[in-house]
Amino acid sequence: ESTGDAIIHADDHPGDWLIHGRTYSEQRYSPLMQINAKTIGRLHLAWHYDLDTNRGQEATPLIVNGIMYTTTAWSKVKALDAATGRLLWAYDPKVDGRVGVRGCCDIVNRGLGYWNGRLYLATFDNRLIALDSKDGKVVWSVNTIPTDADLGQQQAYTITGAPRIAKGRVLIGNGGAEFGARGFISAFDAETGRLDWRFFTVPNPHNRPDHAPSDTVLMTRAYPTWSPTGAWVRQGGGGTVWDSIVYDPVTDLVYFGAGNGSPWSYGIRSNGKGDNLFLDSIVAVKPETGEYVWHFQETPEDQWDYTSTQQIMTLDLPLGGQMRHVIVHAPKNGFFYVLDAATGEFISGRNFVFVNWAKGLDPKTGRPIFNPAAQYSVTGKPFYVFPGDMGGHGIAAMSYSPRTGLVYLPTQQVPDHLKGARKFRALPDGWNLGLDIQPDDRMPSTEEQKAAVRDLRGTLVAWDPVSQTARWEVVQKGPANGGTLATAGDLVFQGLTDGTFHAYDAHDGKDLFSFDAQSGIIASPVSYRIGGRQYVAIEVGWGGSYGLFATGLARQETGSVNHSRVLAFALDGKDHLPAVSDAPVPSSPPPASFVPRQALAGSQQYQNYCQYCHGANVEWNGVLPDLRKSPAIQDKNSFYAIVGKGALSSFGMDGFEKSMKPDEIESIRQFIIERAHQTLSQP
Ligand SMILES: O=C(O)c1cc(C(=O)O)c2c(n1)C(=O)C(=O)c1cc(C(=O)O)[nH]c1-2
Ligand SMILES: [Ca+2]
Repeated sequence: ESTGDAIIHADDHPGDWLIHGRTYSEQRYSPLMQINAKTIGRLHLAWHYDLDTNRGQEATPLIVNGIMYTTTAWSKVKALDAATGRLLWAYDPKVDGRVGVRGCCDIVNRGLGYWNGRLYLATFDNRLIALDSKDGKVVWSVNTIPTDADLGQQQAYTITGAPRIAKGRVLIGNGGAEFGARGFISAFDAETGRLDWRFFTVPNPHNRPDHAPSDTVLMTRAYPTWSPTGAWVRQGGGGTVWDSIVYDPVTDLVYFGAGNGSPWSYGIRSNGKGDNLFLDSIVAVKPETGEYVWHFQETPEDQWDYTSTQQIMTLDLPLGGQMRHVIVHAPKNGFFYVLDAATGEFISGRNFVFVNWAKGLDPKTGRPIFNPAAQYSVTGKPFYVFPGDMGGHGIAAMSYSPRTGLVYLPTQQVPDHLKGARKFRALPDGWNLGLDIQPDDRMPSTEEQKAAVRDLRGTLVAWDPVSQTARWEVVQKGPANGGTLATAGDLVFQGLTDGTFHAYDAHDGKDLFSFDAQSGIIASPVSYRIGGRQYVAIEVGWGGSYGLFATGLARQETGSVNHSRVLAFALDGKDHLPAVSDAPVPSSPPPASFVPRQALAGSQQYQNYCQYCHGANVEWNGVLPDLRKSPAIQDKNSFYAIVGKGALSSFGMDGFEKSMKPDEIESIRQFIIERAHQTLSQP
């Protein structure tokens, strides 16, 4: 049986997990039921495997014939005996550490594709690699970024997503819209690695053909929705396809989610004009050719990083007295959408978290009814927006149980203070959002920041997609929790940022099982069976966008240090984790003094170049080294060797000499010393 048929008939192979969302529908429902509410008392750790990268771990493992194939941070592959956790082989694509600084949200990888004996890996440095699943030997490798296409001047492409494979084609997109990128999705022949087609999500800046199947629709329908003189022409416009791609065997269409605008500021990107297609849209194309079929734009005029890249799921739902084949989607913008899968027709939409950027959706078209005050990049006035850029729902997978008819949705509330910049100057190596970034070396305990921390929230919601209401909700300690798995044992499994792994009753959310995983979890679990025994497995490892950025007050709510592992649970499991001590490493005190004026200037450089990996306000994020305690801040030249010249580039820290002058780099050192003085003596 070919892999494509096996995926379509996944319920005939309940022991396997052959594709990212288990089936092409991406419902993440396992028909296994040995682990259930009655047996859960016997659920224990069966094995653990220590990973060699203590960074954010986001992969969904695949299980094929008793072997677990998974990826880790830095796009590394591990093949494990899925019954014991024994390593069978490993593959390291040796991603150049210098590209670490080109990702917005950690050097994560969400997993592999499997097809007829081969594995498909997309790497952080944009390669698509076919591996022999027997031994991890490379079969072919291609660069997914076209060298001859018109992609804008600010290109910072990376890949974090898992390839999906349908009809012999490997589908993959990429990230980069926070820096500057023009989005697209490519289809490669699984056998040979030859490009089949490429669909761009944003018009060509000169409205010229790209010789791609997207040409006609972009030139006739999308281009008129952009201002021809906006900054998008140089910045690529965004619309990156950095996560969800789904093939639907029922409609024979490929759906993919396009991301946010680049730069974020709609005022700067498109002079505040037009809907900016296909930003924040689901687009449907033909699998063989990439020919456009339909699109549905969830967030026109995007200026909030409201990507529509979140998991696309297909379902059959009883609606208005008939069964309809639909897409359900919970993108960052906070609305739960039900769309007709064949046509993209809007069926219903309802907010699943508190939102204030829109007053609701037009009941006929699904178009948002904007709150004019939320259009900060047009009004020139700051706005405190819900959801923030993390979204009401982010990277964490949702799941659906046909037994309960509920979608198990990890939601969050992480509001954003947004203020548009008046002038825009693109930084070659920095974030390019078009936001107003002022020097600011205040303590992180300003009232504004405290209020934002009070507003942090994370919940697991059981959402009824027919009535568009929450059936039950579990309030968790904070945002950025992991994805969910629903099982026929009527359990919902989920790992949390507080480092615990849970099984909830699918009917009422009762917490039936909790395990101390020793590190925050942001990945999504899977279930499989070997020799009559059901396992539930999860990758553990704190990181990702919230994991790196959230520090200080926000981190106290959640977060933990990173001990990266794969964990597998089964009834009567006999393994246990070694005790860990997170006692702080003794460190030398920071230099005795700093120059306040320089430190203030450095705060701005820090916001431009450093905060999204090293954390807000230089407080420790638990993943990367604590800069306040770094020996490198003792000495100007040592600091310059790292931050200017890239002495630590093999760890993912490139040098910024091209982007910053020596005195700007020194100002960052002064700022870090100031922050060390302000914060390290605190409890
Ligand atoms: O616009 C983009 O190109 C892009 C890419 C990625 C990515 O590739 O991980 C993320 C985002 N945006 C993003 O907005 C976001 O919130 C996010 C979270 C994460 C993560 O892995 O934790 N990645 C990304
Ligand atoms: Ca983004």
